[in-house]
Amino acid sequence: MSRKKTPKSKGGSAPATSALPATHGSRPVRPGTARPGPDAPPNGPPQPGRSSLGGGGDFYDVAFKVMLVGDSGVGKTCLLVRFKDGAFLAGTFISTVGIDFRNKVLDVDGMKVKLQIWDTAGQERFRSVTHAYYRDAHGVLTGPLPPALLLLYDVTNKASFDSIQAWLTEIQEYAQHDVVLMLLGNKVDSAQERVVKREDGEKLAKEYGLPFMETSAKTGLNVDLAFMAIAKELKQRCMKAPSEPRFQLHDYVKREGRGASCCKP
Ligand SMILES: Nc1nc2c(ncn2[C@@H]2O[C@H](COP(=O)(O)OP(=O)(O)OP(=O)(O)O)[C@@H](O)[C@H]2O)c(=O)[nH]1
Ligand SMILES: [Mg+2]
Repeated sequence: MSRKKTPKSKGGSAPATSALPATHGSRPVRPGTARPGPDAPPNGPPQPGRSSLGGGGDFYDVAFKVMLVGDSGVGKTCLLVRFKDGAFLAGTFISTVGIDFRNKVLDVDGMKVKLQIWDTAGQERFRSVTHAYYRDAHGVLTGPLPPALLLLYDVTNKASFDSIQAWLTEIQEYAQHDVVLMLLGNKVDSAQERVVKREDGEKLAKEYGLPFMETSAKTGLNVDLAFMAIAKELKQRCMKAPSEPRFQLHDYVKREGRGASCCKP
């Protein structure tokens, strides 16, 4: 796996992963970082008034990890860049090598929640790297909660949908049994090329008891919502007061999610 110095993950500029593309075979690849570096927050309870070590004034109360997984090309990196920078990485597909991460602080019900989002490589040859991160095997980010998972397929690629079952088996094997997990069908802006119906995604999600949404990294449809839903669930799991009603992740994404037919994110 290649390593490179990752630019500060907080800026609004080009994504860390877009610089210095290397070449593996005929497909360009996007080098990832193998370790979180000094910007990595611990998962854990609130640390009021704490600022991120990356500098620049990103204050947060609590930090969580989220991992993006799914076949190569489903749009994991684009989803992250859309969420972090509000931009779409059009043009040449640059496949991620190894793993990379970026941070974003969200306001969740009056609390600053920092998400450290790990962008994994979908290519099979990097799978062992991903396995190690499901349980934070590197031990860099110790805390009460394992990384939450956003599992993506591409609605224009049936094979990526068919892989979901294998991904779930892998998650079962390597991740914590009560991991926060959401299924996302990405690229719904490509209506002409769609081969996986929304109902198929819903059916699969229901079968496995997963919250489900369709997204588009290109238009931004449901992207912020997916991360917000995960942040709310993690926050609740970490610090819910006994008197507080339980956050209903399934209901939240069903209620707030927007349909692909709508042209605005
Ligand atoms: N139309 C459309 N294209 C997308 C969308 N998301 C990603 N793409 C395109 O799909 C290709 C793959 O996107 P990536 O985000 O690099 O895919 P990835 O899942 O990170 O792939 P790996 O790094 O190899 O695991 C790129 O050419 C993107 O421009 C989307 O929502 N809509
Ligand atoms: Mg990628």
